[in-house]
Amino acid sequence: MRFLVSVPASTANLGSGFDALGMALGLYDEIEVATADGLSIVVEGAGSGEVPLDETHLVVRAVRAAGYTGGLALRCRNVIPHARGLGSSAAAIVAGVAAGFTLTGRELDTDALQIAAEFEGHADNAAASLFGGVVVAWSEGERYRAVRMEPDARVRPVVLIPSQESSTKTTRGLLPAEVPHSDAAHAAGRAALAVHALTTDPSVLLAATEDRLHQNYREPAWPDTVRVINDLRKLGVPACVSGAGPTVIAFGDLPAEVDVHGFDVRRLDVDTAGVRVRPLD
Ligand SMILES: Nc1ncnc2c1ncn2[C@@H]1O[C@H](COP(=O)(O)OP(=O)(O)O)[C@@H](O)[C@H]1O
Ligand SMILES: N[C@@H](CCOP(=O)(O)O)C(=O)O
Repeated sequence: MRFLVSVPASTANLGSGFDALGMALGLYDEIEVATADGLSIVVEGAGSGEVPLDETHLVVRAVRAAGYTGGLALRCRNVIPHARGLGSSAAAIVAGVAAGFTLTGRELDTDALQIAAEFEGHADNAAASLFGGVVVAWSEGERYRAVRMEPDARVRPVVLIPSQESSTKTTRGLLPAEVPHSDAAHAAGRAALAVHALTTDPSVLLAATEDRLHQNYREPAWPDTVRVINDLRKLGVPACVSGAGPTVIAFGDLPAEVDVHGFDVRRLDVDTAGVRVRPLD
């Protein structure tokens, strides 16, 4: 059996929708999967020479979590940069779960989200990579859930990716155990508004992407990211940190006067399909 898994990157939080709001982006890792004797892994692109090439490889761990125990040959063509806040780990996990389901003859169902989200402890990126579009993810007890919404066609994301890496685990460690009630109330309103902005009325994205819940606490890990976000926002451009950073996600056109030196600026589509599996002969 041989097939190709194509999985989109994602941006999580989108301001104050911390651990809840996500959106899939048109930047794709591709993994060629074949049944084989033993385990072989080839990695091209992001993470080549860095990620393990054995059972501890994230894609393989997700394939195993999805129930496939047999031999495997993987060729990973990684385009999503690692540790930049574009959901590379969730994409790898979703690709592995999709491969595992395919190898065991299962349709992708709600268990796929559960298995994928358990790896990270939150489902925002995983739901976006799995379903595409805009997602709201949450948990009920131990069960992860998500709803998918259609993005408004006028949502035009642009990502500014610095060369510096930042681990999600590390910057989650910078967050306080508690926040003031006023900031929590602000976050609730802005996160709700962000759903409306992304699906119905992008003209309110500037207010919708304003954040008091996590960006300032994480600023010591990526001061240049916060500087660019503030410069863009002062000029009326909606901008916030993508996921746990350090990538900036902005919307619309970028004014020439903002200094984006050191950032790789890329305009991306919103992906609306989510993970895809295609048979190879
Ligand atoms: N395609 C992949 N294959 C194997 N491991 C991966 C892959 N993508 C990400 N990872 C692992 O996840 C780490 C990045 O995860 P994380 O800090 O959550 O950042 P990101 O925002 O990119 O998801 C990488 O350093 C690597 O260990
Ligand atoms: N809600 C999470 C999102 C992490 O996204 P990533 O792409 O940086 O892994 C968080 O903010 O920690």
